[in-house]
Amino acid sequence: MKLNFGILGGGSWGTTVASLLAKNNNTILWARNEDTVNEINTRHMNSKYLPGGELNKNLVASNSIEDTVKNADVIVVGIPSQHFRDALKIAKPYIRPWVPIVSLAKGLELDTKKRMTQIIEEELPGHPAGVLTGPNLAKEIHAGQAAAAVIAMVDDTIAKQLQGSFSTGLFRVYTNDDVIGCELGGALKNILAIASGMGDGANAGDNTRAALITRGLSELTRLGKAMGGKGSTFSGLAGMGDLVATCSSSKSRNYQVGFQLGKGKRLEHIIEEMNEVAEGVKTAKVVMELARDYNVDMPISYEVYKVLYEGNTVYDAFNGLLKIESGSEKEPG
Ligand SMILES: NC(=O)C1=CN([C@@H]2O[C@H](COP(=O)(O)OP(=O)(O)OC[C@H]3O[C@@H](n4cnc5c(N)ncnc54)[C@H](O)[C@@H]3O)[C@@H](O)[C@H]2O)C=CC1
Ligand SMILES: O=C(CO)COP(=O)(O)O
Repeated sequence: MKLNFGILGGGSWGTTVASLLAKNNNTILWARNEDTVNEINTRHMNSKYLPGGELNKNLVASNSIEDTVKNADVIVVGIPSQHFRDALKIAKPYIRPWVPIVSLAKGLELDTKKRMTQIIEEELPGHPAGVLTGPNLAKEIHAGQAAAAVIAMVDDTIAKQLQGSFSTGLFRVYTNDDVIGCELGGALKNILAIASGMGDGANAGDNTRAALITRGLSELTRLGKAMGGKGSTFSGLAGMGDLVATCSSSKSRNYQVGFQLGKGKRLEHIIEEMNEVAEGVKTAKVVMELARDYNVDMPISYEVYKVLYEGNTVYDAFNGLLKIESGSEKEPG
């Protein structure tokens, strides 16, 4: 069934998802930048975030958040986590009752430590809240390469309907009812992608990367389960799938932050030169607090945190990890 979609956020992922949706649905994309809106409407491109390659010609962009959401059957939010709540507050007066709200963001709110669907529930109570996540590097999907994703909603009927709307031949969407686990998988893997990038930047080698990914999955799963996610989710697309993609791809912004740190560049300079968001930088702060709150050991994330915020070098992080006693793989840690 053809639905009306309103997408908030004209960055690389919001635009990519909007273009996918426009294939089978009436789709409006809200972007703040007027040049971006004009370029999408006239040249079917968003060259600031997705240089090269055309967007679906049916995609309409708008500067008006009211026009974007007022007739929408589904709202999709592709705004970075630290601004997600603000965007919902602006859109709220124009959103129809009971419309499902789907988050694309992979982070946690700094001040509250909350997931995006918790923010949706607070700002728009009564609206079904879900997340689209998985190993989905925007630039590959924009280039027409195949990928798989997960739509997680508590209500399976809505999840199945949205599965049909988001799916195209090359974008394969699975359903999941574990919203907490799916959201946490996407947020936590970004810190591990920074770790993996650091290792590669410092020429640590392929074995080190494999160890970081595997032990990273273990710590991500530990915290995710403590917070209410299901173990099986973390070995699926939203957990292991996304972890592998971002820890091994130079297209990942989080990996890139780590890679540049591994080359000895300072964090401020890396962020200054980046045109896009790397959620893991802020999520690392939140996750350190959550690890304390839930009494969960997260040694790799802690080493990343110390490089980002306590002046440690990548070599300090490497040595820090080597000093930790290796336990048994049978243990939950
Ligand atoms: N790019 C990717 O490959 C993927 C990104 N994601 C997630 O999607 C979310 C969005 O990321 P991207 O689109 O990649 O980021 P981006 O950095 O490419 O673009 C962010 C967009 O949000 C807009 N924005 C920022 N603050 C805003 C505000 N207060 N009000 C309105 N608009 C605002 C910016 O103008 C920009 O258009 C992030 O949480 C990211 O982790 C998830 C899957 C894949
Ligand atoms: O989440 C992503 C791919 O699934 C995108 O990762 P980055 O935000 O690190 O680019």
